[in-house]
Amino acid sequence: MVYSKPQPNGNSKVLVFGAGNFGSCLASHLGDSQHEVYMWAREERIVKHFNLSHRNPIYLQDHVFPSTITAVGPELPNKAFINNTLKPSLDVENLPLLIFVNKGIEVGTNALTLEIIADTCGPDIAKAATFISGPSFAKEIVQRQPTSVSVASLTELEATKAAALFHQPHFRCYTGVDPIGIELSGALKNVYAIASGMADGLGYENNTRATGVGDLFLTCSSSNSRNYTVGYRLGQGEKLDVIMKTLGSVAEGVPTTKGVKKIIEELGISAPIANSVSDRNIKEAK
Ligand SMILES: NC(=O)C1=CN([C@@H]2O[C@H](COP(=O)(O)OP(=O)(O)OC[C@H]3O[C@@H](n4cnc5c(N)ncnc54)[C@H](O)[C@@H]3O)[C@@H](O)[C@H]2O)C=CC1
Ligand SMILES: O=C(CO)COP(=O)(O)O
Repeated sequence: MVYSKPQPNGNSKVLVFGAGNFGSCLASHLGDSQHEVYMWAREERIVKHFNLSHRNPIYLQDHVFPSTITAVGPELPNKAFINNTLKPSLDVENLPLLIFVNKGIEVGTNALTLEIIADTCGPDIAKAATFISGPSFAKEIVQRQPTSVSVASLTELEATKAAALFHQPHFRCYTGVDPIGIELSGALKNVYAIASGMADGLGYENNTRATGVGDLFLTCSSSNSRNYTVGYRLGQGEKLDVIMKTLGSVAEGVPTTKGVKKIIEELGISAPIANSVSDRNIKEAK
């Protein structure tokens, strides 16, 4: 397997709150891009161990983190640290980015993070808050496996700034202006993940697992899918015409890529994944 080389993107100073799986994963991702990263951990032994070995003793234990990351804590960063080390911009037009990656709904109030921010910090801060949501497993991001995430804020400007900070060839950021939608989807999918695990645990198969999230999940995640199988075999280096001859069945996605290409061009929309599948298939058919 070929893993993408990170492209240096440096110069930003980033403070990551949390050194669990995802906090340390994002610190690693940003450190990979040569940003100056500080990762706050609430446990002293993580801070000490990390700064000595560049490993997290509890999470992502096999991973060696970039040397551009310094662990801080367990006390919360104070004003002096923020003013002297992070030196945030005081220019109102260029405030520091505030990015949230947690998924969930506050127990008792049912509030989403954006609503909690608006209540506690006011509407201007809420307007600047940006939300990043997967599909993105921490342990695959640190291996630089191709990943795409949604990056949403109330304004395209904030979402684009956050996307530029995180973007890498192997980490594609899709921006949007529906943070509530992104937050709700991220929170609710976890409930369906539990249902899906239960279905598997009970011994049911793909149809049952995909109930509730539908065909996209079913065909994108199972080797029982003929379209997935075509893609998998292409990824393994087989030729498209050989695959089509030996598949023993139709894979509608192959001809559909041509139609999709036309729709993308007619509507003038950005659909880079569908576009590249289409370009690859057309190239092979020549
Ligand atoms: N693990 C993953 O692949 C992904 C996780 N997420 C989201 O990121 C969030 C964090 O997930 P993980 O890092 O995976 O969880 P985790 O369980 O690995 O880490 C959570 C961290 O938060 C700390 N923590 C817990 N309670 C705290 C408190 N009251 N105050 C301060 N720190 C506290 C823990 O000590 C730990 O370091 C979740 O909302 C999750 O849904 C999102 C995308 C991917
Ligand atoms: O949200 C995630 C990936 O996008 C991680 O899911 P889990 O919290 O179920 O591991």
